[in-house]
Order: sequence, then structure tokens, then C-alpha cells
Amino acid sequence: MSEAEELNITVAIRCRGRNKLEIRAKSPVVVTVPDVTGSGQVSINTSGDVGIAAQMSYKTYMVDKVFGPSADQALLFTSVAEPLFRDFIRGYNCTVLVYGMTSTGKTYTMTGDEKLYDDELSEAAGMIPRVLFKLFETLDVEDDDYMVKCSFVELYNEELRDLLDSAHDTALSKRLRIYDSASSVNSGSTSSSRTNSPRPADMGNEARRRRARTHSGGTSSKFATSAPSKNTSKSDFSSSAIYIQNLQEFHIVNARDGIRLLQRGLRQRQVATTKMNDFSSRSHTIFTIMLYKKCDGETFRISKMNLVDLAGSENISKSGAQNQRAKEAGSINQSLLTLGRVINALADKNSHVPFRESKLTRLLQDSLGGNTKTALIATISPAKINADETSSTLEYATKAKSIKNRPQLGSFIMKDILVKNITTELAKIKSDLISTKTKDGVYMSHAHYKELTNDLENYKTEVLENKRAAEKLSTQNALLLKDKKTSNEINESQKAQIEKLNSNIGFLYDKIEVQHRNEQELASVVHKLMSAVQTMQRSLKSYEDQEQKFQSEMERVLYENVGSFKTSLSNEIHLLKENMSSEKIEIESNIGDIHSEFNRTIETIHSSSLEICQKFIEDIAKRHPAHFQGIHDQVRNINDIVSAYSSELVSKLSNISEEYNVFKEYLHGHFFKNTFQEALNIHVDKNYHQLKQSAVSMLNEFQEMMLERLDENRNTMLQGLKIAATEVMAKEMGLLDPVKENWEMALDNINKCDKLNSKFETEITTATNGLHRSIGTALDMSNSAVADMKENMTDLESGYEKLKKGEIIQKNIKEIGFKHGKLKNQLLSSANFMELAKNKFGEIDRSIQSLLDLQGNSTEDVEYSVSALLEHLNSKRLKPIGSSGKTPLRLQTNLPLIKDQKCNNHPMSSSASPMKEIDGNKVNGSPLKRKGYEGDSLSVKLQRIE
Ligand SMILES: Nc1ncnc2c1ncn2[C@@H]1O[C@H](COP(=O)(O)OP(=O)(O)OP(=O)(O)O)[C@@H](O)[C@H]1O
Repeated sequence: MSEAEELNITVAIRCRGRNKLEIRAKSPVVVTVPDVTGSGQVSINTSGDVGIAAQMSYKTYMVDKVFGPSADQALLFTSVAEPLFRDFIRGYNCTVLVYGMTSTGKTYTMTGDEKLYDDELSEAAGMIPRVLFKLFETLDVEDDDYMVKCSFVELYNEELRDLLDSAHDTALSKRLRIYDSASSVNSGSTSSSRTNSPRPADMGNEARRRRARTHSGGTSSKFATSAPSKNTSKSDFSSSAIYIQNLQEFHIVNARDGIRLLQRGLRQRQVATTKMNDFSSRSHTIFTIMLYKKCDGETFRISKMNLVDLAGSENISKSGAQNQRAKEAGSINQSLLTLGRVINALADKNSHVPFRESKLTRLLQDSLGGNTKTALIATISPAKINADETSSTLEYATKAKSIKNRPQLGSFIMKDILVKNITTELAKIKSDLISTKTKDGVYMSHAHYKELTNDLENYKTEVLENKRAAEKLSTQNALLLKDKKTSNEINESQKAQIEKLNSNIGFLYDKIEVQHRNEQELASVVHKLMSAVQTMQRSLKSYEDQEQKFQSEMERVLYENVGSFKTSLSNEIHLLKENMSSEKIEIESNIGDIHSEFNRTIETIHSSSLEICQKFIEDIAKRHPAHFQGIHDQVRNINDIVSAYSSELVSKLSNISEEYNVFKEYLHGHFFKNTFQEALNIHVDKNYHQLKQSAVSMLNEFQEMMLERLDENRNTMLQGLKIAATEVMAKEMGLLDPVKENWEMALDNINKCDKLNSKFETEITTATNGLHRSIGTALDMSNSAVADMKENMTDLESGYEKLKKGEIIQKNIKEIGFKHGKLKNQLLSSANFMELAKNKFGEIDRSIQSLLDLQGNSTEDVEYSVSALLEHLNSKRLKPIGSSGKTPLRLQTNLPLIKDQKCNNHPMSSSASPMKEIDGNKVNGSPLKRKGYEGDSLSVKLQRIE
């Protein structure tokens, strides 16, 4: 096999039979394995179903070897450990690991029965005793120079302990520390992939010394001693990537020495009784056998065999672990979890493998994915009650199968260096022995004494330094306490501020509530306003209806009167013509009739018009002002409400704005800082307690411990602070962001609301003012119109009285009578004229008809029409003929005829038609606008009636 060849880890499964507990629990077997050994296949029924259904839920795993309940210890050794053992003898570093749930037989597999019976091993002896025996058997057969050393270390609660240290668990025991080893100290060694890190300083001198050594002739072959070579692991450990400082290695010369060391170590090992195992191992152990085997004349190859018994993963609820046991289980599970992650990372070929996350994985660094040949034995229980743990163990075992190592031959050491080391150690021990023998008490060599004195001095110095460090820590602690007090005070004030802020927020909520209610009130007022407008529209409509009624009344009167007037005129003309032809013309009576008929008609028109007009005006005078006054009052009311609401709203908004500013200021100025202080405070507290504990323990520890603890504590504190700061930053920012956003959005909304309200207020004020003004104007106009109408009514009355007197008409008629003779000759032409007049009346009739038509649909703008009517009434007052007094408008209809009669003494002889003036001025020129024509309004219609 080439040295750099990749080799998968060998994975074996060992399934024991059901133990008493499982039998008592009547837990069925769910794991299928061969009874002894067979193919590398193991199946587990994950559902717990039985019969055919069970076949469906079997999960199968493939590994290198599977051993069933009947597989004995010897088979395990020959199948798994022996191939590795052979490589170990050849100079490879090898590791055998047992892994599995508690009580599945890890210790049984690795150690088993380690006792000797007549210097022989029992059948139940596990791998370690078997390797020891096999080793010396093999070395004896090879009959070559060698040296064997053993070490036994346990990892308990993440702390390394030397199980072979006679001062184990006492104050004198030296603390073990893990270092990454440098590459081989010997020129003949091969470099490891993980051996580039610098060696610890305390290794430097000896290593340098050795490198400087030149080859010298070898002396010893076997070392017949099992005395400890204290602190020598550093000197001889060359190919492994991991170095344990202060770990003692013991020379052994035969298997029994090794067994004794094993037994000594096992006595020190942490074992406890749990519900699942009477002798449950509470720690991980590594029994290491180091072989220095002669390679050629002057060099020895160093190889190691690590036999690792891992503590069992356990379900605390099942194992019933409490207090110390629970703590142990937690630590065990934690380190096994990291081991699982390391296996996963290696199997997935991740660039980062978390070896440094636990001491266990650091120790196994070279065995997993390194230069070591490794075999993993996963022990499992066949019972259903442990099916979950068994599945998990099988998952890990399968994963581990894909891990590849690059086994390499171990490094070399020069024979003379090896001999010198041993000689020095021997000399030291001999010297101590002699001193002890010659005197009472505890004696030692001068050199050893000197060394111990040096150590003592060093320790004294360390204690002093530690004291100083402790004092410094106390000062820091006092400062931290002071800080804590200040922080607490800040915290209190912060709390008060938060409470205040909360009450402010509550107050704001109340205000918003009030504002909401105001808005609702405003909406109802607007609603009322709308209904008032609708009422007004209805009033206008009734006003329009009245106008229509008035028009139709007017139409009826005009039709009746003008029509009857026209008919009687036509009858008169006809009669006149007949009388003229029969020469019996009684013009006086005719004229008298005309006169009386004319007066009667005018009187009827007048009285009807007067009656309608009076009724209309009274109606308007009665309803209109009161109605407008009501609207006016309502609008004023609305205006007041809106103004009050608006001012209240403005004050509330300014309050909100002010609160927001306070809040913003608080957020910017205090909020984050104080929270940070609070969190910092918690972390400071935490770290303070840690520091306190550390300080107390540190005072009792040696310098290494002290320095390491200090470093660790400082790092923990720094990291804690860093994490706390980051966490707080992230948390605060995370919490603050949505709040800030919400506040900003709320402010935006408030501002928008403010703007909207201001706009609304302006608009409603403008609108109500406009309405107010319009209604005021309309009211004024109505009042003045009513006054004017009343005045016109008076004028109408006086005009009518004058007309009634009919002085001028009487006079003219008399004149006509006197002039009867003279006019006789002209009767014919008069008859013609009358014919013409008849036609003209027809035209007048049509004109009136069209005028009435035009009146029909002129209600577009009632207010305008009313104002136009009033305006018209004001501007179109006419005076009666021969009088300076005012005449009602409608009396002027017949004025042209009378005027002509008065001004021309011979109206009958005149070629100009008396109607011509009417034609030219108003009728014939047809200035009348048709229905629907622009400007068609009541005012125009009234003009035409004139
Ligand atoms: N294959 C086996 N044959 C016979 N007995 C076994 C076998 N496996 C385990 N046992 C017995 O089961 C008991 C528990 O075994 P062991 O202490 O080795 O378990 P473990 O896995 O090391 O447990 P823990 O992790 O708690 O230390 C012991 O009494 C052991 O003798």
C-alpha cells in the first residue's frame, strides 16, 4: 500500500442480545442482524409493526462488517482489531473507536473482562487486553529491539484527565492541555497533513536538541521497566498531529504491565449507575499504546494504537440522569453531537470540518480523515424501545463509512536519543530512590530537588501574578458594579420615560378618537346641508310650478280677452260695412259699443292680471324670504360648526405633531442607547459572575490554568459583549424599523389629513360664503322685488283709476260724434282701415300666441329669472298717457292706437297704419325669440307682452 493512498474507515456494527431491562419491558427485537456475523447488512424496523407490514418499514444499512449477539470477543478482535494491529506493528498509527448508545456494549467491546486468570485472559476480554497480549506475543516472535509505552486519558465534562497519574484528582495532578503537534522532530519522519502548526514553546528546546544530535551507536534493545517517563509524550510524539501536554506515558515490557496500567486507569475512570447501565461510563477514554520499533540499525519507528471507548449517547429521560449525571450526559451528548457533525462534514467533503468545536474531536482529529488507519465499531441494541437511538447510530456509522483517511507510516527517532531519554529518566528515578532509601521521609536527588524548587518558585511567582490579576479583576469588578448601578438608574428613568410615552400614546389615541367623532359629526352636518339644498331645490321647483301656473293663467286671460275682442271687432267691422252699404251708419252707437267693449276688456285684463300678479307676489313674499332666511341660518350654523371643528382639529394635529416630535427625539436620543445599556448590563452581569467564579478558581490553580482561564474569560467576555452588541443592534434595529415606519406613515397620514381638512375647510367656507352671499343677494333682491311690486301695484291702481275716468277717450269720442257728418264720406275708407285693423289684430293675436309659446319653457334658472323679472319690473315702468304718474305695464298694450287717435285728428284718413309703429318697433320686426332660442327668458316674454 502506498503511503498516501486513501482508505475508507472500516465500519462494523455489533448488536448485542436484549438485556434484562429490555426483556422486562417486553420490548420486541426490531433489528435484523446475523446471529454471529455475515454480510455487512443490518436492517431496522422503524415502525414497530409486526408480520408482513413490518417488511414494508424496514430500513437497511450497509457497513463493512456486522456482528450479531452470538459474536464473541475473540471474533471481534480478529475481524476488526487484528488487521489494524498488524499495520500498527508495521509502523502505522491506528485507531479503534467504539460508538453507540449507552448500555449497548462499548466498554464490553473495548475492555471487556480485563482481569487475568492464571496470567491468562478470559473469553470476555475486550480489545485492549487482547491487543496488549498480541503485541508482546508478536514482538517476542520478531525478536527485535523495541520499546512500548502506554498512556490512558479520559475526557470528562470537556476536561482531560490523566487516568494513570498517581496524583489523579488531587491538587498535585497536572493539567492536561491539547496542542497541535508540529511535524516530525526526526529527519526520518514523514510529515502529517495536519502537522504544520508550530509546536508549543515548551517542546522547542528538547526537539532542537534532538535535531542537533548526531547518530551514535545503540545500546539497549528492550526496556525492562514500567516506570513512568514523566512528560515525555512531547519528546517522542512526532507523527501525531495532536499533542497532550503533561500526559504521562509509562514504559511497559510485557502485556501484564499493560493490563495493570489498564486496570489502574479503569479504577480512576468516571463510572456511575444509571437506569440503563449499572456501570455506565461517564467519560470518553483513550488507551494509547506507543511502539518504538527498531527500523534499521540506528533508528526506531514510532507508531501508535489508540483504543477509544466513547461514552454512550443517552436519552436523559430514559437514563433517569439527574444533577451531576444529567450534566455529564449533556456534556457527552454535546461532544458526540460535534463528533457527528465532524463525521458529516468529512463524509460530505466540506472544506471546513469543525474539529475544534470539542476536545473529543480535536483528540480524534488524526483518526478521522487524517493519517491514521481507523476502524469504528458501532454498538446497538436490538430492542424496539431503543429503535430511535439505534437508527441514529446506524445513520452515523453509514456516514462514517465514507470518510477517507490517508494512512502514513509513523516517524523515526534516533536510537541514541531514545536511550538517552530513558537513561536520564532512570537516573532521576534511581537518585530519588537512593535518597529515599538512605533517609527518612521523602527524599530526592539534588537535581530533582532543584527542579522542584524551580517549579515552586515559578508557582509562587504565578500565585503573585494571579493575585495581582485577581486584584485587577476586583477593581474592574467594582467599576463594573458602579457601571451597573448607573445603568440601573438609567434603566429606571428609561422605564419612567417609557411609561410617560405610553400614557402620551394613550392620550393621542383618545384625541384621535375625538377627532374621529368630530369627523362623523361633520359628515352628518354635511348630510344635513345636502338635505337643505334638496329642500331648496324643491322650493325652487314649486316656485317654477307657480310661475308655470301664472303663465298659463296669463295665457288663458289673453286668449279669452284678445280673442273675444278680435271677434267683436270683426263683428263691428262687418256691421259697419253693412250699415255703410245700406247708408244707415250709426257710428256713434258703434263707437260707443267699441268704447264700452274696449273699456270692459281692458278692465277684465287688468283685474285678472292684477289678481294673478298680486297672488303670485303675495305668495313669493310670503314664502321666499322665510325660506331663504332658514337656509341662511342653516348655512351660518354649518359655518360655525365647521370653523369650530377646524380649529379643534388644528389644535389636535399640532398636539399630535408635538407628541411625534417628542417621540422622535426620544427614539433618536435615548431609546437605542438605553436598551443597549440594559442588554450590556445583563451581559456584564453574566460575565461578572463568570469572572467571579473564574477568579476564585483561578486563585487555586497554577499559572497555565490561570493564563488559559484569563484568555478564555477575556475572549468569552469580548465575544459575549460582541454578540450582545450585535444581537442588541440587530434586535433593536429590527424592532425599531417597523415602529419607525409606522410612525412615519402615521405622520404622513396625519399631515395628509391635516391638508385634506384644511382644504375641506377652505372649500366649505368658500362654498358656504358664496351660498351665503348668493342667498343674501337673492333675499335682498326678493325684498326689493316685493317692495317694487307693491309699489307697482299702487301705480297700477292709480293708473287704472285714471283710465277709469277716461277723460281723453270720452273727449275724443265726443269729438268723433261731432265730426260724424264730416266723416261720413270717409266711412268707406274707414271700413277698409278697420279691415286692416282686423288683420293687424290677427297679427297681434299671433304675436301673443308666439309670445305665450316662448313663455312655456323658460325655467332654467329660476333665480336668474326672478331677478330678471324684478329688474325688469323696476326698469320698465311706463307712464299713462297724459299723466306723469306710473302706469301698470300691461295697460300699455293698447296705447299706440289711442296715441295715434290723439295725435292725428284724422287717423282714418292717414295712409300710415296706426299699427305700423307697433310693427316697426316690436311686432312686425319680429324681435321675438322663438322657443328654445338663446336668451329666451321670462324678462323677454314680459317685454313682449308690453
Ligand atoms: N455483546 C455482549 N455480550 C454480552 N454482554 C454484553 C454485550 N454487550 C454488552 N453486554 C453487557 O451489557 C452491559 C452494558 O454494557 P457496557 O457497559 O459495555 O455498555 P456501554 O455501551 O459501555 O454503556 P455506557 O455507554 O453507559 O458506558 C454490561 O453488563 C455488558 O457486560
